[in-house]
Amino acid sequence: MSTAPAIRAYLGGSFNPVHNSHIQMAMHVFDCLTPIAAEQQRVLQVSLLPNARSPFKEQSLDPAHRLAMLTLAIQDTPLQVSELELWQSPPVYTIDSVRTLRKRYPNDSLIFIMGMDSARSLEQWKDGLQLTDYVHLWIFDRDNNVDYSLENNTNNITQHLSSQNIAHLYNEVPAALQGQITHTPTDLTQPLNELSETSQPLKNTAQGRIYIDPRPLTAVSSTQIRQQLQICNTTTDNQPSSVTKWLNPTVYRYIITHQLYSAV
Ligand SMILES: Nc1ncnc2c1ncn2[C@@H]1O[C@H](COP(=O)(O)OP(=O)(O)OP(=O)(O)O)[C@@H](O)[C@H]1O
Ligand SMILES: O=C(O)c1ccc[n+]([C@@H]2O[C@H](COP(=O)([O-])O)[C@@H](O)[C@H]2O)c1
Repeated sequence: MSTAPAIRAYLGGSFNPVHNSHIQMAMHVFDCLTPIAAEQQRVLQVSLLPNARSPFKEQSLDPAHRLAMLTLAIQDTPLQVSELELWQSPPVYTIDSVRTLRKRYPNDSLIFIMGMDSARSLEQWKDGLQLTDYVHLWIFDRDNNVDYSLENNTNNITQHLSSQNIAHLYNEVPAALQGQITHTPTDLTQPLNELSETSQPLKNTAQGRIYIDPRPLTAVSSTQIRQQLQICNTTTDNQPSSVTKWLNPTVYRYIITHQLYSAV
């Protein structure tokens, strides 16, 4: 068994419901880190981390339903689901979770994954600027989302990715964190294993690094899916709605079977 520090990445979210962009983000991180983990003989774990309820949201769907949909969405993938936050009394704060994870895995490389809309709001999170005392951040652009259902999109996406200037994205991260931005995700796999000796025993002496990933993802949000499902319910048109292109088919079937989101 490998004794080298593991690499553990977590995509935090409400997953209400989990959609294709969530899986794309987690899978992209997994695919990027796989060769590094293999070369260094390190365990790699990429998990979806559903919150009991986001501090920014007033309500959420029953955690049991969200967990069931996540379990369906990750079948046939190497991804995992962490229930660390799911059964706590809401709101659950990310800073508390990353402290717990750092305590649990003092020597491992820990990465928290988020979209740029979340990153922009970090100053409003509880101790949001302190997250990088415990974890690295992997941030995906959200304004660059594309419609993956369009024909010939592969070439367009590749061209788009190579031609765009991503420097403007750096300014979207809170100013206090911009000095921690790195251009390579490999930096996020450096174990931060020099623990502080005195005042903050969980805290690493090194600051986490921040990687901004310009990769376009599917243009979708859970809000959009909930809205579309509600429209389907309130119209006589009972055709399978456009949401099917954003959801794993088993998740869509689960939503229909359990009549979720009909009264959102
Ligand atoms: N299409 C997307 N592109 C980039 N990041 C995304 C995308 N969808 C979700 N994320 C990110 O994934 C994380 C978890 O998202 P969350 O579960 O809140 O989904 P959401 O689609 O933003 O939901 P809602 O519309 O209910 O707010 C957040 O950090 C969010 O920024
Ligand atoms: O800790 C906070 O103060 C905080 C405030 C807003 C959001 N978050 C986390 O950010 C992730 C995405 O949240 P949301 O609101 O998009 O569902 C999820 O893991 C939340 O727990 C965390």
